[in-house]
Amino acid sequence: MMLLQVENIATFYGSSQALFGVDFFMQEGEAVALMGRNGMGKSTTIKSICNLMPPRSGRIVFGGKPTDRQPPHKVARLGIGLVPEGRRCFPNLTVHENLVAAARPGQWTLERVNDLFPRLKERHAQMARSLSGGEQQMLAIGRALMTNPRLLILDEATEGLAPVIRQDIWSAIRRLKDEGLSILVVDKTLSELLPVADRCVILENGKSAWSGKPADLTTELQDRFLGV
Ligand SMILES: Nc1ncnc2c1ncn2[C@@H]1O[C@H](COP(=O)(O)OP(=O)(O)OP(=O)(O)O)[C@@H](O)[C@H]1O
Repeated sequence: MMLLQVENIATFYGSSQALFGVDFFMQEGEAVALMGRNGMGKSTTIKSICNLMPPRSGRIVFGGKPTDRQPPHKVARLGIGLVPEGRRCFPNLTVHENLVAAARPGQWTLERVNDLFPRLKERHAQMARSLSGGEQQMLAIGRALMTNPRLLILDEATEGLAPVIRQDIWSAIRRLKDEGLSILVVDKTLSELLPVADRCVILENGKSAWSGKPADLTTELQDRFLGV
């Protein structure tokens, strides 16, 4: 079943155009890697999907419903759980308070989030601001899961984290995928990203440039679009 359709969107920051025609789709249960070099439009695409930066033209349809003219909190309520770049948790709330703040009924409960990230359970009474960067990232993911989303979006979830913490986060992402959650993920670590992805969508200069299975992403294509 179709979950998300991003149809030829153009998005601007004031008068400066960032997206010039981003076009891709996601089926329910798919993990899609949104890729491209720095500044190619990945974060802007994510902000457009959540209507934090509404596209000026084109269309986004989520779960069969166009998301235009809906404020971001309404889009979230349609079932999009965003873990934004820079993991914004409420610094002066405890881990527990952060997790329950946006909770909605469903299969994701405090118990399951604690099981996914035991470190959060150990620190449930601690203020979010006192957590390490990796723990804050786990909290941001846990908080998004507590909204019981149909689609989880991860924007650079492992950036700048210690290798051991990155491994914990990747194994959580793999577990979520195996459980059938739809995931849109932006990450620079191809060696971790590609095995998780069912499909890749590559952006270049604010446009969709290539889409296909990770196995078809040859080193030539990686050179051309990702500069690796
Ligand atoms: N707040 C902003 N105001 C103006 N232009 C912006 C703003 N944020 C991003 N842009 C521009 O929009 C374009 C796309 O940026 P975006 O952050 O979406 O790229 P990205 O692929 O996510 O990059 P990165 O991998 O570096 O995070 C870039 O040209 C960038 O300079």
